[in-house]
Amino acid sequence: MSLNNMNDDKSFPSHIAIIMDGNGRWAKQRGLKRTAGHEEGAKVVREITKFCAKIGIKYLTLYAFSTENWARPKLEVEYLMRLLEKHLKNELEVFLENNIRFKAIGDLSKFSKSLQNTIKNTENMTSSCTGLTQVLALNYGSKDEIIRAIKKLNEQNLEITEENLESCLDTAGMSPVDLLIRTSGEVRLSNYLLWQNAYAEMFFTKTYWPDFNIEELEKILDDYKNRERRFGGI
Ligand SMILES: CC(C)=CCC/C(C)=C/CC/C(C)=C/COP(=O)(O)OP(=O)(O)O
Ligand SMILES: C=C(C)CCOP(=O)(O)OP(=O)(O)O
Ligand SMILES: [Mg+2]
Repeated sequence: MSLNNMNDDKSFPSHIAIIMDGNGRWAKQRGLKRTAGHEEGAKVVREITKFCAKIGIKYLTLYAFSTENWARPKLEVEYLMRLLEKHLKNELEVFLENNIRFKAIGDLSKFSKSLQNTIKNTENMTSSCTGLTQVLALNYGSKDEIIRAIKKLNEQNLEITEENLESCLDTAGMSPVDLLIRTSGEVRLSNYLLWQNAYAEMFFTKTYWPDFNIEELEKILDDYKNRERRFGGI
């Protein structure tokens, strides 16, 4: 893979989105608690993020907690919240070393003040980084995002156009998803970036997220190169 001019290269995605699924099953397979799968998954987040930064990807949007995930047992939700906060604090150094900007999407108001502050602080501290933007989807649901965007349109008395709606989405200013990857064998979107994935190329792998690695991502990027994106044309 050449590192030159990747951002202008149509055979190379600018925006990769990943549904990081299968942590629980990975752990169960090993006789471990589900939370051990999340812990291992966080390590893969770091590895994949650094690789995407290195090869010149612009946006890496990772599904870390959905609006539906509150339905999980309280202990698992609490564990995930603690892991997120710990992870963000640990990652700050990695972000700064690798020129990575951090951004969160989703309705953050449902999180503890402490987690909200950590998220804001990480966004602020990395705001002048110009390489990859790592976007974490936190308490994110596409339906919720679209409803919040429509409310903003209304409040600002804006005409309902694609451009105006996009400017009110959490992903305002970002390019649409070029490549969507879901791990764990499930073949569904689970309320993830429904608008932004309108013309994404999709790739589903049976690998559980904690087993996902750079080699597999490289194979997916090779497959992406051979996709013919027509966007409705011929
Ligand atoms: C950024 C960060 C610190 C991330 C933490 C680790 C991580 C990858 C969290 C995603 C949480 C989640 C609901 C994963 C899906 O696996 P699942 O629990 O649905 O697994 P299953 O489908 O096998 O049950
Ligand atoms: C990866 C995240 C954060 C959400 C999607 O995975 P889920 O495991 O919650 O999705 P479903 O199988 O319930 O559709
Ligand atoms: Mg799952």
